[in-house]
Amino acid sequence: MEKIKVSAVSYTNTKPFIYGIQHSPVLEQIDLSLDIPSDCASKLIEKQVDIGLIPVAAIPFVPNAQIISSFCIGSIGAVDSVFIFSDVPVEKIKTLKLDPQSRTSNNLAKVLLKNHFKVAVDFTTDQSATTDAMVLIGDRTFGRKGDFNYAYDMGEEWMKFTGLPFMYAAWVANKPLPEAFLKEFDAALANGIQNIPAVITQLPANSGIDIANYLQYKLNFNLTPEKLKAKELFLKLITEL
Ligand SMILES: C=C(O[C@@H]1C=C(C(=O)O)C=C[C@H]1O)C(=O)O
Repeated sequence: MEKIKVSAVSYTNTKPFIYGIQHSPVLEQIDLSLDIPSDCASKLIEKQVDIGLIPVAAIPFVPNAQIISSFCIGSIGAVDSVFIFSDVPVEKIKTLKLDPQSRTSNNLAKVLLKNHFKVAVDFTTDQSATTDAMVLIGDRTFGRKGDFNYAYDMGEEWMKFTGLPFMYAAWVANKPLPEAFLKEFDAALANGIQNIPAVITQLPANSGIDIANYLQYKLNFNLTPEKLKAKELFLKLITEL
């Protein structure tokens, strides 16, 4: 049987899922690649893969998108790896550099700056530009908070704005897949989430962040009705930008 191609995020936040997949017979049925989130999205959109752990902001661009798992990358309040880092207080931000690896958090920054902080900001993707502030996500944020005058955790700010948790990335397929496979795949992910303490022991200590606290208490992997509600609201607010 031809293998099912899967693109998952290459950051620490996805290690529990990778652990689950690697400890499951489902591993034999898939061809797994680890990519930055923006590439997970483009691979799924361009049909280079069948399943992607993709930024929720990219879901509307995937033909026949179907969320296929009861797990996601989410947080209930502060996440500790999705930031607006700024030299000035948020109300003084005039220019902001987006993160080329992100799709969700770039849009989340735009949504929060407009609707929550109520500031008009010019955005750039030019990484050599000098700006007041920047979006940064994933492992590259570890240990960076102290490098900036202000660090706004976007999971925390979204919670203040909406009272909701947030879903950054979801497991999405671009075509119908066998029920039995999907069941086994979700069981593998569940097993990874249940074994986060074992995942932690396999990871190198990172001086910039408490990895155990990050994986166990900051990230929240359950795709709950509240997170789906947040996704719907977020996607609607993006269309109004
Ligand atoms: C919590 C995170 O969630 C992520 C943020 C994403 C985005 O902004 O597009 C996509 C996938 C996730 O890795 C993170 O990367 O720190």
